[in-house]
Amino acid sequence: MDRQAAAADDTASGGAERSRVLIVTAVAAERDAVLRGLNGSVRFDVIAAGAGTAAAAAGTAAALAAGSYGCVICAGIGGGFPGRAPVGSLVVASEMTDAGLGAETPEGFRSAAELGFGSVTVPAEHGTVQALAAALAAAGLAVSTGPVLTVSTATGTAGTAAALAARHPEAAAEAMEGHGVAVAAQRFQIAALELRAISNPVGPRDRAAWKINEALDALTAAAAILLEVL
Ligand SMILES: O=C(O)c1cccc(C(=O)CC[C@H]2O[C@@H](n3cnc4c(=O)[nH]cnc43)[C@H](O)[C@@H]2O)c1
Repeated sequence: MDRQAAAADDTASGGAERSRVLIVTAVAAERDAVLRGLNGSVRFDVIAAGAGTAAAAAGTAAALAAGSYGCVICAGIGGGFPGRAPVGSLVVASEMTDAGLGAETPEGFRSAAELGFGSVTVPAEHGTVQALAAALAAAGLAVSTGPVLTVSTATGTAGTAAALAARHPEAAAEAMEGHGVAVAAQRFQIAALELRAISNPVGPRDRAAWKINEALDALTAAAAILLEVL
């Protein structure tokens, strides 16, 4: 079934055969980019819950309490780690990790997990991550998989970028909501994914150089593929 047919099928059937999907973005521009790609499919609900992990978790939990969903996706733009996720490409998270939850010690940062007061990572279901990444690649989109870090402060210096990369050598991207969405989904025993379209490199801040429109276009293209995979 091609993409338009898949959307039409969902629209006509009310999505009765397959479970509903909740997509959570931070801001309205991201929500609208996703909606453009979904082409009117009624099987997907897309909300802009606000920036940051608290808003994302609260918005996700409220939506999951009000509706019935089989899967939750945190989607939006993000920063890509150089050499792993170039600007304009997509990242499907293998895990959603809170990179800031922990404590500074004389020996350096220690995560909450290392300190024994909680997990900082929610893994994504491996088969779904691989299937989505393969479908995105088959559609001609540049895509990588790897941990996506949830941060409260967007990285703005080479030093912070290097420190994060040293602590998370596999990390592909950073953003501000994924771990919050994933923790809320976990509470409801629902699978979570994170999909990021890269607008900027993780590194010295140069906001004027962020390719937001390119990233939003990539997000739209990726949303069209979600129709086929989920
Ligand atoms: O100004 C705009 O037109 C505009 C359009 C869409 C999105 C934005 C945002 O600023 C979204 C904020 C959202 O983006 C994520 N993000 C993007 N890059 C990074 C980064 O390098 N480090 C951390 N987060 C990043 C993040 O999830 C924010 O919530 C603006």
